Amino acid sequence: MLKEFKFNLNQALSLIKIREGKLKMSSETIPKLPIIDFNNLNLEAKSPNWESVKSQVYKALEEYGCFEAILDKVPLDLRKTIFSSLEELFDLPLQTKQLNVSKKLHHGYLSQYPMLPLYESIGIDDANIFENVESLTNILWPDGNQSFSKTVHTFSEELLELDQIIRKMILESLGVEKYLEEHMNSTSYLLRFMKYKGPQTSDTKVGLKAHTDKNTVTILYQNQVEGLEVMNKDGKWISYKPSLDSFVVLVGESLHAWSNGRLHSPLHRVMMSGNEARYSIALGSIPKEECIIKAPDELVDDEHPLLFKPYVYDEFLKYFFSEKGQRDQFAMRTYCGV
Ligand SMILES: O=C(O)CCC(=O)C(=O)O
Ligand SMILES: [Fe+2]
Repeated sequence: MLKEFKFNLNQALSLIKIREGKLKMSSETIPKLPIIDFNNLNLEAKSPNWESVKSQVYKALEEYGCFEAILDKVPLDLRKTIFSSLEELFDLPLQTKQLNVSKKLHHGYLSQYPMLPLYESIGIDDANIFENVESLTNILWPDGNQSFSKTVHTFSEELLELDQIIRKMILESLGVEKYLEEHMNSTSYLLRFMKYKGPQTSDTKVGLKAHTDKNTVTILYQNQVEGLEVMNKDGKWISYKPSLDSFVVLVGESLHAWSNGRLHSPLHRVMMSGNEARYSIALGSIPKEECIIKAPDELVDDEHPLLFKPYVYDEFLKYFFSEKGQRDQFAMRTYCGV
């Protein structure tokens, strides 16, 4: 009896060891995005931990072009209600959603792409300006929808503050903070809502194909349905595990060019499986149409020769969305590479 017990105990212990080993091995081998704690930081008063967060941000963006920002400053009820607003929005009839048109390429309502059957998206230019949100709301809900406008506007303001903190940290890290005002004034903001239908199968299907963002910085927030993947410099896809406290920050190619290649702009994609829909929100800082993207002279030297000729953002986008540009994996290098 005693012998049997001993045997079972030993067996159990070795099983636990194997389990632990596996867990350890898996957490060591599965690459993760860097995680940076942004709590207690604000733009106005420099917080004591500003320098430490700044250096984490710079390192992460150099190496991954991406990180997970932990931020509980955005009120929890807002972080939850934003998803009810998204569901309400995407539940509108197709014809209503199609009323959201934009003069700008890919800023309006997008859906029914044959190659991306799970994807649909709606954009609002400068959603930090309340009137912009309100005018879209009034188009979609002619009887008004105050709670939608308020939620979306407040949420955009929170994301915008995070964008500005991150860009200030980047310019300080690069030693070019004298350009901060000019740099901030050179961009506007686009808020986009995305819905990816669950493909109703356990097989993995493409929600959004691999791409780099063309804008300056993108901040993403999403519901609990996984799907976002970011490629690291070793060519491995890193899956992002969503949480209510976490926001994903990505460097776009404009910032890659402006930093003369110091910051990486990563490939990312959305892969879907199962039945549940994934809702996500993206705030992108975007170079204004006429803006010329040119790396500051301070960032060009013998060790860092100029990588891209100065270019007009909108002209590059025209090339990128052309038939040739869409087939060109290195569109920016083709368009303005030195
Ligand atoms: O839905 C997401 O999380 C990613 C969206 C994205 O990468 C994009 O819109 O550029
Ligand atoms: Fe993207």
